[in-house]
Amino acid sequence: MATRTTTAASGAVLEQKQALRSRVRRNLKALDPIQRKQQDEAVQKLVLEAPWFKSSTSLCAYISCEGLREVDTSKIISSILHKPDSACNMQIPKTLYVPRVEDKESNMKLLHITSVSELIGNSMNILEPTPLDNTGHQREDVMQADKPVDLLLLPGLAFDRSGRRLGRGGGYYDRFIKTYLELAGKRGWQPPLSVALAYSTQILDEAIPVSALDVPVDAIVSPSGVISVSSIALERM
Ligand SMILES: Nc1nc2c(c(=O)[nH]1)N(C=O)[C@@H](CNc1ccc(C(=O)N[C@@H](CCC(=O)O)C(=O)O)cc1)CN2
Ligand SMILES: Nc1ncnc2c1ncn2[C@@H]1O[C@H](COP(=O)(O)OP(=O)(O)OP(=O)(O)O)[C@@H](O)[C@H]1O
Repeated sequence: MATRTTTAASGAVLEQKQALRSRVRRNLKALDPIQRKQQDEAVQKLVLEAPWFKSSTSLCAYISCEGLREVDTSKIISSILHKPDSACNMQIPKTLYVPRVEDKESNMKLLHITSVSELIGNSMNILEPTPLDNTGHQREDVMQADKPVDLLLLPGLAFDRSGRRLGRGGGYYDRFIKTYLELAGKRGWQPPLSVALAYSTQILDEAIPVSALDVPVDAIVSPSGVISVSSIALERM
């Protein structure tokens, strides 16, 4: 009986998520391109000027996809990959890992890159790192890194003000974050700060339907500012 109740509840959540995804996708498609560009600039400026971004040394970030109407990350990515030089870029050197979908079982790796030239388009038109670097070596997987990631910059379709996140339905990020948090726990590392980037229309007043497997974010950056949700966010932001 308990199992049947749970299954029915998950079915309802699934349906609610699909309906919400359709609505948000429609709203994103309807966004005026000029306003969208302004929002891209505003969100990236907030991130680039934030102390928690400036002080980060190891990050996972997504490579934004125009077709999916994701908040642009190109300026953030360029800033991370720009070689520090005493004259104009005083930033702390940062190690960057970006997503690569490995299989249809929703497994995603976050692989180390040092330049955007190491990315190629996949079947979904998302830029991803090649598995081998230009010297023929396997790229470092963040799960093998000997140093903790301090910041995750996440995509998503919709968010609420309690940090609930609706993704595109693959479960890629939920699985990755769960596994990474387990690894960090085993190694005695602080968990990374997870920050989602969103257009204003992606922040909903209503609660996002979630299941037990959905991992909430610590904070959301939208053009209106930073919404800090978790105790980790309140401590570190
Ligand atoms: N830039 C970026 N990279 C990413 C993700 C992401 O959300 N954004 N992912 C995060 O998981 C993984 C890829 N997962 C994806 C899942 C769905 C779709 C997609 O095209 N979905 C369509 C609908 C497809 C359908 O249901 O028919 C869409 O959302 O419009 C793309 C990527 C890894 N890399
Ligand atoms: N940690 C996990 N282990 C196993 N299955 C999972 C896990 N997290 C999510 N899933 C499954 O993946 C599927 C998609 O989940 P969901 O709809 O929450 O994805 P999403 O949050 O929209 O996607 P993403 O995390 O890629 O942004 C569901 O069937 C869900 O049960």
